Amino acid sequence: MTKQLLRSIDLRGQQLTLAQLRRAVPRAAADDTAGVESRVREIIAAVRERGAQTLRELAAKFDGVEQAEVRVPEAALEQALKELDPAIREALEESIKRAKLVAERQRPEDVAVQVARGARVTLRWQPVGRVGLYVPGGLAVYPSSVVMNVVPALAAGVSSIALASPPQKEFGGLPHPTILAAAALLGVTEVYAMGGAQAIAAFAYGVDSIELEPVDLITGPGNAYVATAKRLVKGMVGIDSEAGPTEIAVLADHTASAALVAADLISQAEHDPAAAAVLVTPSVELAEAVQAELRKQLATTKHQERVGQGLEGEQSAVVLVDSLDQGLAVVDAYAAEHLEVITEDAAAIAARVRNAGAIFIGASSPVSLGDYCAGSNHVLPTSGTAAFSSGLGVQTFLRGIQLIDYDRAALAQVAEHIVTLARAEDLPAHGDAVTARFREDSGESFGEV
Ligand SMILES: NC(=O)c1ccc[n+]([C@@H]2O[C@H](COP(=O)([O-])OP(=O)(O)OC[C@H]3O[C@@H](n4cnc5c(N)ncnc54)[C@H](O)[C@@H]3O)[C@@H](O)[C@H]2O)c1
Ligand SMILES: N[C@H](CO)Cc1c[nH]c[nH+]1
Ligand SMILES: [Zn+2]
Repeated sequence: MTKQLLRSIDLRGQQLTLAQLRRAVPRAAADDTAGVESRVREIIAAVRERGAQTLRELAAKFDGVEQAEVRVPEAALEQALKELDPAIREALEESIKRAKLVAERQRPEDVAVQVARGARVTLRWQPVGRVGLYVPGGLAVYPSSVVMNVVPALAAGVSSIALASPPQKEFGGLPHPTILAAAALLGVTEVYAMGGAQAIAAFAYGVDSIELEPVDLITGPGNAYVATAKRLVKGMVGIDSEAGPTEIAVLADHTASAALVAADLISQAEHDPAAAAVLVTPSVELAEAVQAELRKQLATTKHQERVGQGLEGEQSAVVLVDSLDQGLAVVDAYAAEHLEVITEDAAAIAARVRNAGAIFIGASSPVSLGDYCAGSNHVLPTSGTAAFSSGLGVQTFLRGIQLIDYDRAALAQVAEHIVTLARAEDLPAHGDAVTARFREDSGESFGEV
């Protein structure tokens, strides 16, 4: 019998609760994360204690780089942009143009609500002051992630942007020149050659000796070390979603092309041996044809080794279901980073999906389109966190500040209610603070009510 790359999970004929579905869908074992977590805690503590010295030691250990400078000189950014291949520049410019169009239109408007006469509550969207953007650079080079991080930050009006990407041995300990060129193209000048959990810790706590000031918010994708570090510093700084190793789920029926489904699964397994590729289908014929296509396409794909590891890992599978209705329950329980819907009337099926980082509708909207040039953002929640968090966007870099503006008459209208509720909570001083405003000796001149 031919060996299948994706293991098979057969849910046909089973009525499963949400908890059972969550256990049934493929995901890497949780204890793997625990191993990463203890190493990441040590790295964060070392960066806090010894700053740039730790950054240099870890650059030597994980990136094979003897680092002279952690901060990338501005001349290197300019040089990289000057030497950028014109075709890559053109592609980056198209990607930036589309991402900008979407991010600028998605910026929420301030909302002022007249609650009563003389009583107004406004929600004012205020950009975060300083952000640290992470751009991965271990197994692949990600200038597209420079675009996805920087464009919404600029659209939100963030005034201080720092960017980090791992140092590369073949480029003298600087990040890959395409990363530097993309940063320069977008006008980012504060760039650091640092990667992994140590970069996240440096952003969160700052590093005095290299004049790296702490940031308020850290965004960007990365491997399990980066994603875990973001989770651990959360609370002290803000983070976007947990954007760890890539996941693709495809919900497909008999109308889908097995060759295209296999190509899409391979495209995302290409990121990382820990990447997940999941096909959910009621069609046994499609499942078998996709397995055959995967074997065929794996033989010629460039990053065969890590693609094979990703497909054969416990995090990947083909899930057989009775119907698209059951398939929808499975993809909702899985809450994929990327979900492709390739079925008859794909838009109607996609409209019923509740949990996914991004949904790609129909055969002409593959994940690769969203990775580079759709105008949508490719920094998306992984590990099931799409059930409660969103992908990166202009809103990630904004906070809503409430403005409360009542005149005296408007305050008088609710004064009694405030006093009553304050007493009910045994917090009478709250009520006193209101009644004091209506005493003649309050010292405040309110004019006529
Ligand atoms: N979810 C998303 O939005 C999204 C988007 C793009 C990429 N990604 C994911 O980003 C990841 C990129 O990963 P990558 O590895 O290529 O680059 P990366 O920059 O995320 O990680 C490289 C760094 O990991 C650290 N590291 C490596 N081995 C380590 C070890 N044993 N212990 C501690 N630290 C170690 C090193 O510091 C190294 O610089 C992939 O998993 C990809 O799927 C996710
Ligand atoms: N698919 C990745 C998001 O998980 C993003 C990416 C960047 N470059 C290629 N792909
Ligand atoms: Zn990708």
